[in-house]
Amino acid sequence: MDGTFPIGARAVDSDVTFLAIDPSTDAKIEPAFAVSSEEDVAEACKLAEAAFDTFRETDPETRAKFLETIADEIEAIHEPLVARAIQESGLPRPRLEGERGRTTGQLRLFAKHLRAGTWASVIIDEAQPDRKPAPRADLRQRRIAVGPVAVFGASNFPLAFSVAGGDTASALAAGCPVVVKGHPAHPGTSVMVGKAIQAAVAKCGLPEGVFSLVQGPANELGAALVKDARIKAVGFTGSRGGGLALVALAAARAEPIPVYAEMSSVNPVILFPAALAARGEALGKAYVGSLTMGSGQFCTNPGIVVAVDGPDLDTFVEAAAAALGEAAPQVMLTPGIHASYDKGVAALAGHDAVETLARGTEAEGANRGRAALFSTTGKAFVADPALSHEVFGAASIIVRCADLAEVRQVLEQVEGQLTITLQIDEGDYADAATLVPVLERKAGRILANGWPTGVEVAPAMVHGGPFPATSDPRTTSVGTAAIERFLRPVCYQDLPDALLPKAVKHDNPLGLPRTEG
Ligand SMILES: NC(=O)C1=CN([C@@H]2O[C@H](COP(=O)(O)OP(=O)(O)OC[C@H]3O[C@@H](n4cnc5c(N)ncnc54)[C@H](O)[C@@H]3O)[C@@H](O)[C@H]2O)C=CC1
Ligand SMILES: O=C(O)CCC(=O)C(=O)O
Repeated sequence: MDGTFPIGARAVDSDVTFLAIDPSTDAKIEPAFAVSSEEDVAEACKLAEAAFDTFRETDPETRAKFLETIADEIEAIHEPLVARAIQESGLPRPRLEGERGRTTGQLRLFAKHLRAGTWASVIIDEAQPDRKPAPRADLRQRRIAVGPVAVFGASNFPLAFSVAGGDTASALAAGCPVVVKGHPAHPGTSVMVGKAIQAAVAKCGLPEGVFSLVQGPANELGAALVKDARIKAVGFTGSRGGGLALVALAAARAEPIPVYAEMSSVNPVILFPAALAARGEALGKAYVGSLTMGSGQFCTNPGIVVAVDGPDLDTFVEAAAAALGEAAPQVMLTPGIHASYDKGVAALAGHDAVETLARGTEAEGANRGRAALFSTTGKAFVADPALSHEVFGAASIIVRCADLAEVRQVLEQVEGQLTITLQIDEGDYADAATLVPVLERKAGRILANGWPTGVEVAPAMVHGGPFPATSDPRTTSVGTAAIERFLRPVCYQDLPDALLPKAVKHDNPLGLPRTEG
């Protein structure tokens, strides 16, 4: 691997470089990677703009084959890619093997979606020349790509939410050229995937500006990308502060643009009485499994458990505390993420109204995250909004409520969420039904008798939700519906067939499904 990064068809080098850090040892890892300059950002955006009109009008089949070629190119480097991602993220091999599969599976799912054609949302309202009192014009609607998209790779999914992750796959599927700002924690992984996409662009004979990658440790680089007038939308997964900074930058542009930022979520789990009575112990163990997976570094991590207090909740708490007490510390993604986790845990541990129930085992070594389990009362939780803020990592708080009304108060208190989980048995359905309207207001996904971590990549998935889970609750960043973020409708009124794009021509040459008005 060399230290260059792909801008269009070129491999760009620089005298200014940075190194990745192996979080398991804090050691720097070779090779040094070129730091992108603001000129590189401008060049990537210029090429993206130049590619836009050609790329967005490629047939769906061409883009489907392109996405499949990217998947093939990534599969071809599977072993070195996974090895590098392990070094740069500290995540274990099975997790990264799975994530590689999810990444290529996602690209292929978008290829299938492109071929199905529903994404173009073609609506034809035929002319009604004889309509009284006035004739109706011929109206034809389709959706086109919004323009070049900036994508910010996430630290916690170096493959599936990074350079060729969901945001890139959905933007390319829509016909938008993409400029990725790689996450500085995994530059080698980013460059390998970036070059795989670059190779796919060349193999498919597409304009070079369809894809570029810029990277470096400074936030200013990402800011320059968002401020570039040629960028028309932004996809981001990361911290609340980072997401909000990008939203502010995008809103302050001469031409404001949408930012689809997935930020922070504590994913409440509600334990209902019948479920608790039937399987409190098993639930306690399963909860700790979901909480500690990947050192808790999931935005879907169950950070809050809410239940009515009583002996059945005690059973759950005892089982959870015992399981968590045996949880081995795991390497966290970066020294910064580890430090911020320790700070968040210390703040909870030092809170007057919070009891520390258990900590995971201690271990030697850099950046090890020690799991933490806390409890508080419904009253204390409602009194202090800070208790409902995300601590990114394997920390969670159990909220003991006096009754169902207090459970409702707690849920009303929490901010917008990616997920809310119900542990319910049949005897709980009546109580749960009264809460459903609250849950719908609060979350993008409501699930029963499962755990929120591990998002299925599927057409019906919603990985989104009200602020601060995301900056725009109308969409999803996972699943085929994610393409909608990067499309906009255009209506063609009375245009002669010769001028109409293929998607809405009278004889429907692309065979796209149509709604007739
Ligand atoms: N909820 C979630 O899904 C996730 C939350 N996090 C949270 O984020 C914290 C830091 O982790 P990171 O992954 O590094 O997230 P981050 O938000 O600090 O950085 C993500 C990306 O955004 C860029 N960025 C951040 N602030 C910016 C600004 N003001 N202007 C321009 N670009 C900016 C960074 O350079 C990086 O490329 C974690 O401790 C955790 O609290 C991290 C990953 C996922
Ligand atoms: O749980 C998952 O599979 C996805 C989580 C996620 O989107 C994130 O942590 O950023």
